[in-house]
Amino acid sequence: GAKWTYTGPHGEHHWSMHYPFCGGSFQSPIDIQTRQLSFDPSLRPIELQNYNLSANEQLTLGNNGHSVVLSLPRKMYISSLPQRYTAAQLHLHWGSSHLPSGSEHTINGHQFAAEMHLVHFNSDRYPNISIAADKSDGLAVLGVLIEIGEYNPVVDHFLKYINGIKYRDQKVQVPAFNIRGLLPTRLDEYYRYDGSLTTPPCYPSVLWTVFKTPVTISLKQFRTLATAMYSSHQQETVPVPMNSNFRKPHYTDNRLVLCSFKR
Ligand SMILES: NS(=O)(=O)c1c(F)c(F)c(S(=O)(=O)CCO)c(N[C@H]2CCc3ccccc32)c1F
Ligand SMILES: [Zn+2]
Repeated sequence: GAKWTYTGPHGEHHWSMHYPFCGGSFQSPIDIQTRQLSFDPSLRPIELQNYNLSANEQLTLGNNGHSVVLSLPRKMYISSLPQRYTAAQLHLHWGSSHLPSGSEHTINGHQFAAEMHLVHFNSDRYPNISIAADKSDGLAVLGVLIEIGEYNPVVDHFLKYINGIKYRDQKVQVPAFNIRGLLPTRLDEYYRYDGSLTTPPCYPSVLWTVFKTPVTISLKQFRTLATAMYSSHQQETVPVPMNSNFRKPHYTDNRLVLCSFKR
């Protein structure tokens, strides 16, 4: 599809020119206003199957020009939703090294340092993520807010290889690890709403789950994430640093934002 960026003439205000859904409804991310949440007692704890991968397996870590992407094996899935949502990939959104605020979802207007997304597709109904991507019940994304604090040894399982994927379309194989360790302890406390992909083509096909509790990475880890990669290919004369790869929050309009917890 047409090239898109986060700034400049191909930035988010122009996405809808080539990707009409980006100008449509049910867009993500949103600002989660905690005073307007609706507690929904039917929202069960998120249950994950086969997230504890062994180091004998290998995953592909890549730079797709928009983010760092870790491929996930199809044996991983969410089992607590009405249909099985099978894992496809995880990626991150972040700020810049001098501006450590780059999450996509914000809470009461507060933007976190970064955000991790674990993308899953409805494998009960669709054969793969590309077919599922534009279906209203096609995708489920788990969002993890990230703030600067304690060093995160689990994030380093892929972050330590980031210098092998500095440029667009570079990929490396990395030993697998327990992906559950990337998530917060409490999988029973989360926000839930119907939204979209936060990048073109912005399909309104995502059941969003954003966990209430952020995880931490150290400032050193954040700076590595925010300074290691380029959106441009290695052979391009003008290198384009990859940072601030987050979309701004969109209006919730009359969408309900649910929460699985009372206080
Ligand atoms: N923030 S987000 O979770 O909405 C989200 C992204 F932010 C993002 F960058 C990507 S991408 O594939 O890396 C690049 C453009 O789709 C995807 N990719 C997903 C969506 C559709 C699709 C199809 C095949 C493989 C991956 C994806 C994504 F779901
Ligand atoms: Zn994302």
